[in-house]
Amino acid sequence: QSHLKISEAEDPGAEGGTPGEFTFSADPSLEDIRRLQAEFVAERGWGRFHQPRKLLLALVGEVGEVAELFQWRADPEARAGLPGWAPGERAALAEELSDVLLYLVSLAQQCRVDLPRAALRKLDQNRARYPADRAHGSARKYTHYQAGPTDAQRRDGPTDPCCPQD
Ligand SMILES: Nc1ccn([C@H]2C[C@H](O)[C@@H](COP(=O)(O)OP(=O)(O)OP(=O)(O)O)O2)c(=O)n1
Repeated sequence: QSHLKISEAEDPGAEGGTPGEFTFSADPSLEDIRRLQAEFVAERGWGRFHQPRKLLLALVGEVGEVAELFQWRADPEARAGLPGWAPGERAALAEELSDVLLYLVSLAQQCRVDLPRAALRKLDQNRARYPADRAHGSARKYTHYQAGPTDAQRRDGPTDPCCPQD
């Protein structure tokens, strides 16, 4: 089982399996990737090209390249594990997703966003916004799960006349 996970992580062409079975490798960390990418950029004197807005454009361009791999396929609703994808297609996807990650990490660095911590904080926020017991099996927006009006609000009506409660 663990051998399967390692070979999947190392070989972008390997079968993906079901989501529950798949894990990333424990390393490198996001900080390792940030540092290696920063070294790659510095060694080439490319820092002058990596202003936040240019990195954002590069990131969006690479997201477009990921989309290209999915568009017009006969199986547009590709299932987890991407059954039916050839090894070369899987390898291309791994490359494009990596481009997205590298530009995202560069952008976060240039914007001084500590991305791993920010992502954990965002997960906390998501948990609070989407209580598992209420959001289970539902795709509705978090505003749907927010607490309803208090008794006082129900009695007195909305405090801001411009924004009636629904
Ligand atoms: N100024 C640059 C140029 C490239 N890269 C790095 C980040 C990406 O991982 C990759 C992007 O390289 P390309 O622009 O050559 O794009 P692709 O790798 O997607 O090649 P192609 O457009 O042929 O698919 O190289 C970078 O950090 N900064």
